Amino acid sequence: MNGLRIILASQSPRRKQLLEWAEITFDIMVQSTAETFPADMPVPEVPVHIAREKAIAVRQKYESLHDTNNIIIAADTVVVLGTTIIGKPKDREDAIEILSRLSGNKHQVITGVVLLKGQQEIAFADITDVWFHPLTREQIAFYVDKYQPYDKAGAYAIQEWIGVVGIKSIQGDFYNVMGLPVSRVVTELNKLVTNQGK
Ligand SMILES: Cc1cn([C@H]2C[C@H](O)[C@@H](COP(=O)(O)OP(=O)(O)OP(=O)(O)O)O2)c(=O)[nH]c1=O
Repeated sequence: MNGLRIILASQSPRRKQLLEWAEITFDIMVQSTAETFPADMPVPEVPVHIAREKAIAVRQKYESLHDTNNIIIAADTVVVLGTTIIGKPKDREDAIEILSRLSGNKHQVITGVVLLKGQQEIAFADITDVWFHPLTREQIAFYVDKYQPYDKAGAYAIQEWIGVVGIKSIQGDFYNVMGLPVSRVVTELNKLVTNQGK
């Protein structure tokens, strides 16, 4: 992109695949973070806060990323049921319990995205509403045992069997649920490229 180097600050294979599908050329650089947030932080701000931590951690780790020829992209996806943030399941029992709560209900998937270029920052959150069909205990146990969704926020992946048979409808960006609202990311990247040098 016009001599700019794009860095994806994520170890998520889904985010890598989504940026590849968008025909973006990029490198991956990662630094783990605590992924913590203040207890009183409003829920929609949480994934942006965590994404910012991921982006800054990578920028701090690699000195060369401070200059304005680099754009760092980081993201964080959370599932929100009512006012409760549901992260990744701790174990099998937790995954089954989470999916039992999502079954037959609507929840939100919020992905926070932060792009850093020198001192410039673009940060936003994208929200997708997801409605699950009622799921049987057998369906939930089958999914958890076969697909092991322990690295997925909300204990499921929309791009897997449970999304194919268990999701009634969504409102918003499908790819946002997978972990990155790619079309918005491309729009924001283009803005940073247009502002090059600033
Ligand atoms: C809800 C949902 C989540 N997910 C994934 C997207 C994210 O990878 C993951 C949420 O965890 P995140 O903490 O957002 O990301 P990550 O730990 O996988 O990667 P990194 O922090 O290095 O960027 O859940 C799906 O793949 N499909 C889905 O339907």
